[in-house]
Amino acid sequence: MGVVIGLTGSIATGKSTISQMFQSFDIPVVDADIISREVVEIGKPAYHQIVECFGEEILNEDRTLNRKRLGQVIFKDPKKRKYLNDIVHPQVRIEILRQRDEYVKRGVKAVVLDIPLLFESQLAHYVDRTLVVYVDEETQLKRLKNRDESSEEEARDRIQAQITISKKAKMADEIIDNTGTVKESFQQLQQILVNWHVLNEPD
Ligand SMILES: CC(C)(COP(=O)(O)OP(=O)(O)OC[C@H]1O[C@@H](n2cnc3c(N)ncnc32)[C@H](O)[C@@H]1O)[C@@H](O)C(=O)NCCC(=O)NCCS
Ligand SMILES: Nc1ncnc2c1ncn2[C@@H]1O[C@H](COP(=O)(O)OP(=O)(O)OP(=O)(O)O)[C@@H](O)[C@H]1O
Repeated sequence: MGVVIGLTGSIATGKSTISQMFQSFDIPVVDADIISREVVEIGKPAYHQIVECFGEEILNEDRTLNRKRLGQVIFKDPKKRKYLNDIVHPQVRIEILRQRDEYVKRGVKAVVLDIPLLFESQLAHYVDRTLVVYVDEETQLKRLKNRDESSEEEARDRIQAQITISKKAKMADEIIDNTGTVKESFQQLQQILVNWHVLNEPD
């Protein structure tokens, strides 16, 4: 029976970086961020609900969602964030479970569900093991600002929309401390997967 691994962290702690490592071990990854982009494409039910709720001012000229603008609205305002979550999350959940079940049926040794809001949305019961990618909060803020070229305020709003990384670390079955180099994180991941009997001991 394949192991279902829930990969999470807080924004910009390094989930995507670790998710690529899983793929290098030929372990498939179901990515909630990719799915959450697909379910809001033009014509999809969630797209219409978002336009109805937030107005045409959150659209680009070509009528696709202006993600930056919608982000500026919802990361500042918990009530509006809940409106968006209530529209998008049910659709994302259905697709995550569909992909998970498909991989399990194929008989994979493990499948990863990469879900930023695994704990916030109480989805941990969908997985067998949880793995949190941790960095200290100062490093998190610095990496987020660098990657997104965002202001201090925008970055702090996004961080505050999630459970803090130190709390998530306490909720996890295992932690990767990604404050060091990518290579050090790779070695931690390899050891965890050996302990979980997903990988054989490296030569
Ligand atoms: C607000 C939106 C349009 C902003 O898009 P943008 O391209 O700027 O960001 P992106 O989607 O790449 O998300 C980046 C990160 O922000 C964090 N994040 C996104 N949505 C949320 C949310 N509702 N609450 C808390 N954190 C969130 C996650 O850590 C995510 O990895 C978009 O994030 C969105 O549609 N969010 C609602 C869906 C959602 O919750 N997605 C997260 C995984 S299911
Ligand atoms: N060990 C590391 N050392 C230095 N930089 C790193 C390390 N790991 C990740 N980064 C950088 O930090 C930033 C955030 O990493 P990444 O995009 O993997 O985070 P994430 O958790 O997937 O973010 P999100 O929550 O937005 O999906 C990226 O610019 C990435 O290149």
